[in-house]
Amino acid sequence: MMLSLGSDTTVLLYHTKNLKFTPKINTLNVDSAFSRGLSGGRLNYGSVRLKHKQLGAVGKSFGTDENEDEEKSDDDVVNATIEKSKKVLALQRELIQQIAERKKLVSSIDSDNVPGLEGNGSSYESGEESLSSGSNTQESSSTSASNNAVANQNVGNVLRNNAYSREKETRDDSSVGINQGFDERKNINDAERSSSWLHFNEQRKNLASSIQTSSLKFENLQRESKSNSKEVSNEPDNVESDGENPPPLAGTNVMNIILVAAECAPWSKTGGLGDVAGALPKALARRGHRVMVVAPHYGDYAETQDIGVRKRYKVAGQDMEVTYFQAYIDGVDFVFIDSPIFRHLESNIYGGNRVDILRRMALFCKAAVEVPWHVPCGGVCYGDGNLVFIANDWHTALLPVYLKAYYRDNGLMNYTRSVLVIHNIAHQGRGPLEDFNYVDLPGNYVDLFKMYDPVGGEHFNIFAAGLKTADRIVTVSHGYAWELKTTEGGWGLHGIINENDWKFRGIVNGVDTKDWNPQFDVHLKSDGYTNYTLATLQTGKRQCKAALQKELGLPVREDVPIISFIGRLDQQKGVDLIAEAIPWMMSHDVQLIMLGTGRPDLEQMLRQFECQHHDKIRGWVGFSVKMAHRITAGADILLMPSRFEPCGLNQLYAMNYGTVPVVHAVGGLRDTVQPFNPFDESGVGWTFDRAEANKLMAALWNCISTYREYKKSWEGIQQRGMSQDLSWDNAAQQYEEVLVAAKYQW
Ligand SMILES: Nc1ncnc2c1ncn2[C@@H]1O[C@H](COP(=O)(O)OP(=O)(O)O[C@H]2O[C@H](CO)[C@@H](O)[C@H](O)[C@H]2O)[C@@H](O)[C@H]1O
Repeated sequence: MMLSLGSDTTVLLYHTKNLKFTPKINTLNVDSAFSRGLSGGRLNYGSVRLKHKQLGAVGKSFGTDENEDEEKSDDDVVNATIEKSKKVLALQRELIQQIAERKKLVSSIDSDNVPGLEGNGSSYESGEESLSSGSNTQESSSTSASNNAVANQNVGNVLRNNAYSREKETRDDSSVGINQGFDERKNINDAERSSSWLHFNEQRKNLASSIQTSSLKFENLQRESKSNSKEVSNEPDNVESDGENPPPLAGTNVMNIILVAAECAPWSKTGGLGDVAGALPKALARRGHRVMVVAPHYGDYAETQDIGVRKRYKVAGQDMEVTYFQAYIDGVDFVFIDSPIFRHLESNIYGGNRVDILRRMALFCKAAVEVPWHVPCGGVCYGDGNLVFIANDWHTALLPVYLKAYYRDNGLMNYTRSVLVIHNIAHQGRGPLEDFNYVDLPGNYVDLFKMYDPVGGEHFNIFAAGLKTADRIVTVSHGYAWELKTTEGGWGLHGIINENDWKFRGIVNGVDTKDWNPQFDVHLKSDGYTNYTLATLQTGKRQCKAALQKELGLPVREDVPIISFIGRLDQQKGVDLIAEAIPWMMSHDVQLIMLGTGRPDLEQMLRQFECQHHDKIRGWVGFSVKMAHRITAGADILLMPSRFEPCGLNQLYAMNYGTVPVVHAVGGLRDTVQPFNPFDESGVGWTFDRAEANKLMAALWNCISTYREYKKSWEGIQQRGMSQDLSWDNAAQQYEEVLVAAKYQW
């Protein structure tokens, strides 16, 4: 629908009905649109940005003759919008001043009593520089009114949800305190809610005393929260708190975000998904969003506490109880869903047969959707207003489907959106059509899951249903976004991805610069390893290299290049190409260290190579985070001959540690490794254009020659790699754009 917002602004909204993208162009009265909770009656900065994007998207998909007039008027609209944007930017500045004044008022409340509040100040960075100066009091107060409306809507939703939950079942002791807190919160003066960010802090402050008296559990949570915020303040890139919280970088886009994933580092990790689930939420929280991660509770995690809430869900006719464990770390609420079917799977989280996994994921998604209703974090449930779920890969692709089928189709969670992230399309949750019986959905939903391909015939496909139902789709690099639309790269889902191109976008992953940082890496503090920085790169890396050689029993030699590989041993990662190249490698003076688990035949191959070339090769079969860090620090070169690679994190980690990547130019590897150019001394590594052993050898040969003969060039490559900003902050900003787009999508 096209909404006409006053005289000079327009917003396009996508109308998704019956799961099909059917853009309709209508004009609507702004008040009626906003009364449905879009933005509280006033166009804000986020809406303006949304409009540009959506105009672009529609222009691309529907740019036929009949749209010519519309294009012309689009120009007008764009110009008008630019003018409007300038005004809005000026208004933002005014708003920030108002927020600062209100913060003074808020800070008069003792923040020591507020679980989780202490970390906020040190986590936020100032966004003021990006705002242009100027003011317009009248409009500014309107913008503020808009934010108040959003905040009010949130309060309403939280209260409504809480009431809903109370109706559904009796809460434990801690819930009683929380309900009291809600009553207190009703008394918050509307005038004090100048943004949802401020409102969120207020919620926590106003509830603090009731939480403390009602539950010892929350006292523990608070202590943990305090110690974690101390930890956070040790981070080098943290902004010092001056006693006042700076405004959130996200500005008025601040949202409630719940990332849902089958694994989350450091508690559970089999690969890159775990890293992303552990790191992206922290970067989103640094921008000022209220962020939660929901993952299964596979083992006993020292940091988490049982919050005493119990719920029951039916999966394939079987009644299952779940409980919730919680921790607040680095500004993020981590919630783990506990059930007997998740327990003791920490080293085999995708173990069991197809139906076992399906039942686990169905239960996980059903429980995860309701976490914002049932799990009080810092004493306050997130509620379902201004909320976006970020689901990841097929394991949680049922979440967008449940959100629609159980809730939105029934008038619930109307302001909740879902984004589905594709980390790896090769795993889709496929099975026979009868698997539909395990997901407990109305019969008319079966078509969403039905897929046909020449190999498997007609089958059930969970990823397909999630992609169709999610409000937005993201994948983890631009290169992979392109590949997913091709027959070769889409693995049968390219048709669905192409049909949904309008809601699809690539965002390159980042690096957790606290975890993967040679300056602070905890795994480099013993056994002869050392921390190092760009300034101490050469000496630090030399020491780590010697420590690595010593630890693995290889000859300790500074002049021999160490080539490394870390990753799953499977077809995707191209381990067989390395195997093909090993005789050639062994004819040169190199050392090769490989760390991985996966296919038994490839594991056996690693062991065999180590036996055959004991003075040159180490093949470590196993999953060792410590060794992954130490190899990344001590090696000179990282090989990634992946056949496909949605993003790839190891090459990013390598570059952060001054280790030079040699990669197959595919997916995210092509996006992130700019090839070395000796003529202008640019680039950060080597790439080869086909997943073939001879291509790999050619690139590796150039790399090794540079290492041996052009030391200055080599050091330049290392330094450029290390100097890049590979942090999650950039990606988090782009995710925010997607989340805002989803929020305003109707
Ligand atoms: N044996 C071992 N011991 C210790 N650590 C090990 C290990 N094997 C792998 N790891 C670690 O697991 C992670 C692997 O991440 P990747 O991004 O390279 O691959 P993965 O294919 O799992 O992820 C998918 O999702 C991510 C995240 O989006 C995408 O980057 C990627 O392209 C996509 O295939 C790294 O942190 C690595 O160090």
